[in-house]
Amino acid sequence: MILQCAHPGQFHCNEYDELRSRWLKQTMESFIPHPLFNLITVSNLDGRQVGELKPEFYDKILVDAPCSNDRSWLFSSDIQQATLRLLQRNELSVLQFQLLRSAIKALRPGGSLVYSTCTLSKEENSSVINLILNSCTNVIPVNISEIAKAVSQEFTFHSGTQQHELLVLPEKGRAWGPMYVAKLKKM
Ligand SMILES: C[S@@+](CC[C@H](N)C(=O)[O-])C[C@H]1O[C@@H](n2cnc3c(N)ncnc32)[C@H](O)[C@@H]1O
Repeated sequence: MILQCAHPGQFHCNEYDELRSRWLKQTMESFIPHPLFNLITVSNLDGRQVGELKPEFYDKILVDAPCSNDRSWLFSSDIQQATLRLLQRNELSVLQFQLLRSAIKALRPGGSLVYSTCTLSKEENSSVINLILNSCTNVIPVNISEIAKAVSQEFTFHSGTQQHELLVLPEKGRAWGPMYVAKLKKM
């Protein structure tokens, strides 16, 4: 989860897993010039608590959600791993919904939220976003279809998505996809 706040300028990255959180901090330190580093905080909270801890605090939030990560097994023949991933889908969509609810709570009115996954699963992508749009009256979809036009040479997009979402399809031999992105705004 990346949370950004304009006033006071602050960039907050959250990763629940302690080891991954440490890696994240090291990566940030190696890429970001030292004088800017004091604007950045890295935490390892359960993202579902962020809304309660920092209500209406951030201007922009990216929820790069835990998901069934299709790429790891899509091009492999590991049937066991694929079966396990499929079984996890129900549980993951509940967690994804809870992370999004928390992120919406942490957003200032007028703030924007991007949700991303690396799965093709409709249950973890559009269905989670539709559930949010149907249950949070203070959230509206943002049209991002122009982005797809601008990068149509580089990526292959699924044609069946709505204007507030994009789904990059994976291609053998290429390093990207699947990647799902949806953008919402808090009123
Ligand atoms: C798709 S990965 C994000 C990877 C990250 N953008 C990066 O480049 O390292 C999803 C991450 O969510 C973390 N996660 C799982 N459950 C979480 C929770 N309840 N709160 C916060 N993060 C969680 C996982 O440990 C995993 O690293």
